Amino acid sequence: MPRGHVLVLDDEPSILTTLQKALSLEGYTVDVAGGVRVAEEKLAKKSYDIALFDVALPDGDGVSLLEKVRVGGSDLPIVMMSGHASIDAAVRATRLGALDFLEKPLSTDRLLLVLDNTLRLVRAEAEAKALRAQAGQLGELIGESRSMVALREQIARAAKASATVLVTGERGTGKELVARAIHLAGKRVKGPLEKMNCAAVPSELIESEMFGHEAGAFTGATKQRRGKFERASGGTLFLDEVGDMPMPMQAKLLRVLQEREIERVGGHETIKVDVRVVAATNRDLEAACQKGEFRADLYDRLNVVPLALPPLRARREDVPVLARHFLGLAMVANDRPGMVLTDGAIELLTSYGFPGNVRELRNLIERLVILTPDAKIDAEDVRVCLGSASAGTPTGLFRPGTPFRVLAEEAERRILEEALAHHGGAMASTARGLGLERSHLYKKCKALGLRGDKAEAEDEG
Ligand SMILES: Nc1ncnc2c1ncn2[C@@H]1O[C@H](COP(=O)(O)OP(=O)(O)OP(=O)(O)O)[C@@H](O)[C@H]1O
Repeated sequence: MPRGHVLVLDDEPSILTTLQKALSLEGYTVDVAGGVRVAEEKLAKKSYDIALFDVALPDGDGVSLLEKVRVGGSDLPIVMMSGHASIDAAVRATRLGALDFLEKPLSTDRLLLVLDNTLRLVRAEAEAKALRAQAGQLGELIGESRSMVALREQIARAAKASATVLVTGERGTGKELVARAIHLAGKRVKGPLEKMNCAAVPSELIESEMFGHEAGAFTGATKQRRGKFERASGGTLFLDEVGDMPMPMQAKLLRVLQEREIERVGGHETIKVDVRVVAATNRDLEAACQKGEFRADLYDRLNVVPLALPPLRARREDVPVLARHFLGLAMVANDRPGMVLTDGAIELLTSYGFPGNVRELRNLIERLVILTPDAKIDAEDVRVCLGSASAGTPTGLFRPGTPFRVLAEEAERRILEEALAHHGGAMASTARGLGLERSHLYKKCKALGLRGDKAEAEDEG
């Protein structure tokens, strides 16, 4: 692995040659530019880890280029070097966020030290930022039901290996939390955790998002860009909503999982990637395979370690502990200490179906903390909040970027599940209740991977 990509801008060929040699020997990949224009072209095409700018150049000056880079929104680490820089230039460069100002003639040892320290600092900051973001979202996987206890054990076991994991469960059951837990509990914790939502990326961009692209690979690809697989190298790639990945991409994903190497779009170089994949979906992938909407060979590749998250209504005993956990978080976030949920409130929450699962419970508690005037949240407050939630316009079904087909299927599944539960699983009365032909209901249930428990008994009768 190269230590970093460096761009050196200087108009003296002897300096460029010396620096290129010295830095390459230390493991850096070095590009050189003899003037501002060439440097700008290189910066536009490639991503660098650090740049060295001379101040006085024949076609401009390094400090103005530094300013241009900053105005363009880039926080590329830049070190200035100069033989006869004015104090003014040094002050301006420092204000613009130059990391150091080196006097010429350069001491190679000092330069290497500055580069090494700078890259170390930048990487440590990026890592700390990523960890902070992860920790903020991580929380803990709360729940003492048998299924949650078993799940935590499975996660601990899965985290030790590097095999691909497929997390399944309805929306809001905690699939992303599980993916994070696997990453954080495993040996890849020091590596990155990258997430990609396969349903949210337009199908024409999904390949470049996964594998990256070279400059000029397609209209709009002005700069080389690394894809999710490359960025996740050494760490974990979380492929959310993998069941909604378009067919042509499924073939490409399968190949990467088999070969463990990628090619950027528009590129010819084969790049090895060392990535652990954790995929998640709320679709019944077996049913999707049968319908020809998902490749069975990819399903087998992903499903090496399957982790199934039960819906919250199937582990109601977790509701009180989750509710109290979210209450604690919401009190801190909304600066409302001392709030409590009465026994009646907990009882009502536990009996509710939560079609939106843990996410719905979390949002409901947050609303209760904001809207309840007293410190005590009782059953009536919960009832009012549940009522207003279902009467309000947002259904919780819409998710930006998710195709209509996927959302409509989810809505149908929820309606049928609730209707079947209401009619005790009996297909005939469910069909009657919904005003559907029984055969139509059968077909729908089969397509959505649902089963009415009393179907056979009723059919026979
Ligand atoms: N067991 C749990 N303990 C604590 N918090 C949880 C638990 N399960 C889910 N949550 C919280 O519920 C919310 C939804 O979880 P998450 O985003 O992981 O669900 P998901 O299954 O990935 O949803 P989707 O399918 O809609 O992407 C998050 O805020 C998460 O922190």
